[in-house]
Amino acid sequence: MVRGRITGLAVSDVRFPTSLGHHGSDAMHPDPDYSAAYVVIETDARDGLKGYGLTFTLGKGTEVVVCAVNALSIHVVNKDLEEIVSDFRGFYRQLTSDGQLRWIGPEKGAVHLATAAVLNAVWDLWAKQEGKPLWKLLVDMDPKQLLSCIDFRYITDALTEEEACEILQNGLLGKKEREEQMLKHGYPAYTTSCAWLGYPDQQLKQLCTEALKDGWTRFKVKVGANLPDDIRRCRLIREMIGPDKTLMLDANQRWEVKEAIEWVTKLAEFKPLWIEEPTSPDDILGHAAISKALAPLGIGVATGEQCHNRVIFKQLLQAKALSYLQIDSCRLGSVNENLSVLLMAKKFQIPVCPHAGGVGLCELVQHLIIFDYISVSGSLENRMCEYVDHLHEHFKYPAIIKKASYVPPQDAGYSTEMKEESARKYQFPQGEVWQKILSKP
Ligand SMILES: C[C@H](O)[C@@H](O)CC(=O)C(=O)O
Ligand SMILES: [Mg+2]
Repeated sequence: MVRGRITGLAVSDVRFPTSLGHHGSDAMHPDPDYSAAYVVIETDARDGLKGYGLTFTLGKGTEVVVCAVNALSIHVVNKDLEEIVSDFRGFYRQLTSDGQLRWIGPEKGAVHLATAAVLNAVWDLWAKQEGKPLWKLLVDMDPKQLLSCIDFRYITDALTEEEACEILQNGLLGKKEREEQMLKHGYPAYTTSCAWLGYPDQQLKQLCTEALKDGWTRFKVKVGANLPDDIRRCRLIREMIGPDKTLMLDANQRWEVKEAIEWVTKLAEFKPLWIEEPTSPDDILGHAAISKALAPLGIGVATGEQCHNRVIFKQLLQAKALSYLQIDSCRLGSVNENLSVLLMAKKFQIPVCPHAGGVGLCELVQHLIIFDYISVSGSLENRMCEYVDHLHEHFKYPAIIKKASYVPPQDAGYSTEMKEESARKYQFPQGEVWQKILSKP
């Protein structure tokens, strides 16, 4: 039973100094400090439950997203939770279509990241009030209720509400068995944490050795800054993992279209499954050209972590520009917008392999992909969810990996809640961790 009027929304700037160890580094982001605009919403319900939400940032600029969250709060505070979730499509539309705020979007950039943070908090609170992990809340909803959370504006030329309904109806078949399977075996994952671009070869070797011992079979390597370095690093990893394990490459938007094709062709001998973000995330036709050129080499294109919204995903699908679709729990407008993308991916028969390289992203996106398997895609073929082994210790309900698979969360909510002490210590710039760093000459 959903209850309470939202009485407060607080947002803070939480930053982890990951750049000090080159964690998360890639060809375009050499020094990320994994950060979050972190939202807490409270209600007047007597249960004392709070909703926690976040969106992922890289350090600088988190303060801009914090501002945008504050600008959105007028649409949230004083609303009844029941009123929100009974017309979630309307509420999503209200947040994303404010007649003035939309000018600094629409549905993109800082204001859309802020929308994600706010709505993630709402979903967390809803799931907590229902006493279910978010994936289970979604799995237990009937198709009509799921559809009522989705804004179909701008995508009906690719997916109508009727088609989405049919997909969800078909997904009812075998749902119970798939849920049991998830609970028993978990959702398959791959690791990116061995091969960030700033890691020296020695560290890469050591992490890869440990990952192999832990049972990992799928590895992603950062590339794109320097071809001889890429060749050396890919050779090193491929030799360590052997011919049968899976290797993926990620260029984080470094190349021109032609350059991407030439560069990846030179890395083809290492048999990568995909090249991720070869060029600008906005260049749909560029991705299509790269996909076409690399298909004969057996290399697919993956993208999505910096796709602004469902409209870009729609066009990528329509243009046959990608072979692997990477949803992101904190860049799209929360669960609501991700639902529409999962349904479009199903219609276009493109496997979803979520992005999770950031703080909190593994915690959140595991819910979406477990739901996807149980209720939408019904398939694990060519599918896996990213895992990075950083900063989980700061979360109250951290993601759990067993045998290189995500174990479905059992605690109620969206796994978004940080430990109070972590959120305080890492608050920027006043938290004690930053005070220490910033006081150094
Ligand atoms: C800056 C982030 O760490 C980015 O490199 C993550 C990413 O591209 C991925 O996980 O994929
Ligand atoms: Mg990536």
